[in-house]
Amino acid sequence: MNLNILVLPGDGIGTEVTREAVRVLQRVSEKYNHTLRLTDGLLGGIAIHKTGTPFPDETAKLAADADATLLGAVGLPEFDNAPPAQRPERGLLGIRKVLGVYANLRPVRTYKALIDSSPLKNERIEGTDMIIVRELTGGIYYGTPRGVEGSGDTERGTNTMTYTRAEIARIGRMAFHLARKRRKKVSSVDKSNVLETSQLWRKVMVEVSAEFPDVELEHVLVDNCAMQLVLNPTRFDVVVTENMFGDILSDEGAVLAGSIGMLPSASIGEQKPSGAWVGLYEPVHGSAPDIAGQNKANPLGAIGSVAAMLEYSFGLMEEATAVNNAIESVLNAGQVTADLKPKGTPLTTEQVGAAICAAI
Ligand SMILES: NC(=O)C1=CN([C@@H]2O[C@H](COP(=O)(O)OP(=O)(O)OC[C@H]3O[C@@H](n4cnc5c(N)ncnc54)[C@H](O)[C@@H]3O)[C@@H](O)[C@H]2O)C=CC1
Ligand SMILES: CC(C)CC(=O)C(=O)O
Ligand SMILES: [Mg+2]
Repeated sequence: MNLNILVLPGDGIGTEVTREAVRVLQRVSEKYNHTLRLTDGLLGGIAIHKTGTPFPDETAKLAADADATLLGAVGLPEFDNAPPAQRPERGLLGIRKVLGVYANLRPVRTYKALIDSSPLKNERIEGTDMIIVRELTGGIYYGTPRGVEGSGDTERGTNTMTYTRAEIARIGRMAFHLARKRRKKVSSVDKSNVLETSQLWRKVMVEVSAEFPDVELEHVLVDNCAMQLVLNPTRFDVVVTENMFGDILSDEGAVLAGSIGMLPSASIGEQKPSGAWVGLYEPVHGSAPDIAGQNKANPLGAIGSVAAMLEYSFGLMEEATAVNNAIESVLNAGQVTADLKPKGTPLTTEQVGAAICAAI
C-alpha cells in the first residue's frame, strides 16, 4: 500500500517525538512492504519564524493532498504574550478546522507495567480503559465574537461557546459507535446546570442514544467528572464531551496512564468511500518547553498515534497491533523515559524509539 503522509513536527519536543514516530513508520513500512512517502511541512512557531504565519497556505495544501497527517506539538514560550491570532496554537486550530477532523479520540488506559508510575493508588486505577471522545472543531475555541477590546476597568475579553445540533449529533454518533465495539457505555459530560450549550448537548445526546438502544447513556457534570476520573476511573468506557472540557479532562486522564507522554490521539473527520478516515494524528501533550532539546521526552504518545493512523486512515490492523504490542513489550522491559520513573537508568527519547523499532 502507498502511505502518503504529511509530517508536521512543530515546536519543542514535538520535533523530538515526531522523529521517533517517523522511524517507527519506516520500520513498519519496511517490515510489511508498504511504500512510504513522507512530506515535511510547517505548523506552529516554526511556521511563524519561516513564513510569518502559524498555518501557511502551503501546509493546508499539503495536508489536503496527504492520506494522513502526523503532528508533533506546537507552542513556543516567546509567543506566550502574543495575541491568540498570532500564536502557534492558532495554527493547530486552523489545521483541525480545515481538515474537518471533528472527533478527537484519546484512549486512556493503565498499563500493568506502569501502575507504579501513577501517583494514584494501584487499586484505584488498575483496569482503567476508557476513550475520551472530544469534539474538536467547535465550541469556545472557535466561537465568535471573541477578542479583547476597550481599556482600563472596562477592558473586556470575550469568548463564545456555541454548538449546533448537527455538531453535537455527529460527535454523539461517533461515541455511540465506538461504545458498541467496547463495553457499551457512554458517559456524556456537560455543564447543563449552567450552560445553554450543555442543555442542547444533553438533549441531542438523549435523542442520538435512541438510535443505539444497546448502549447505556449516562450524563455527568464536568466538575463531578473531573473528580470521578481520579476517584473511580474504571467506571468510564466512552466519555464524550465538548472541545474545552475534553482538552482539560484528557490531561487529567494522563495521570491515570502514568505520564502525559503516554497518551496518543487520533483526530478524524469524514470517512472516504474507501473506508479510510481523514485523519490528523498527534500525541495529547504539548511542546513541553521545560524539557525540550534534552532528548528525554517520552515518544510513546506520538508512536501510539502512528498505530492509530495505521488503523483509522489505512485500515492496517495487523501493523497497528504490531506497534501497540511493541509499546507494551518495551514498557514490560522497563525501557522507558524519565517521566515514567523507571527503577533503573531512564532511556532517552531516541533509545525508546530504537527499542520500539527493534520490537516490531
Ligand atoms: N497539541 C499541541 O500542540 C499542544 C500544545 N500545547 C502548547 O505547548 C506549550 C507547553 O504547554 P504546557 O502547558 O507546558 O503542556 P505540555 O503538555 O507541553 O507539558 C506539561 C508537562 O508535561 C510534561 N510533558 C509533556 N509531554 C511530555 C512527554 N512527551 N514526555 C515527558 N514529559 C512530558 C512537560 O515536561 C510539562 O512538565 C504551550 O505553548 C501550549 O500552548 C499544549 C498542549 C497541546
Ligand atoms: C491549542 C490547544 C487547544 C491544544 C491542546 O491543548 C490540545 O489539543 O490538547
Ligand atoms: Mg490539551
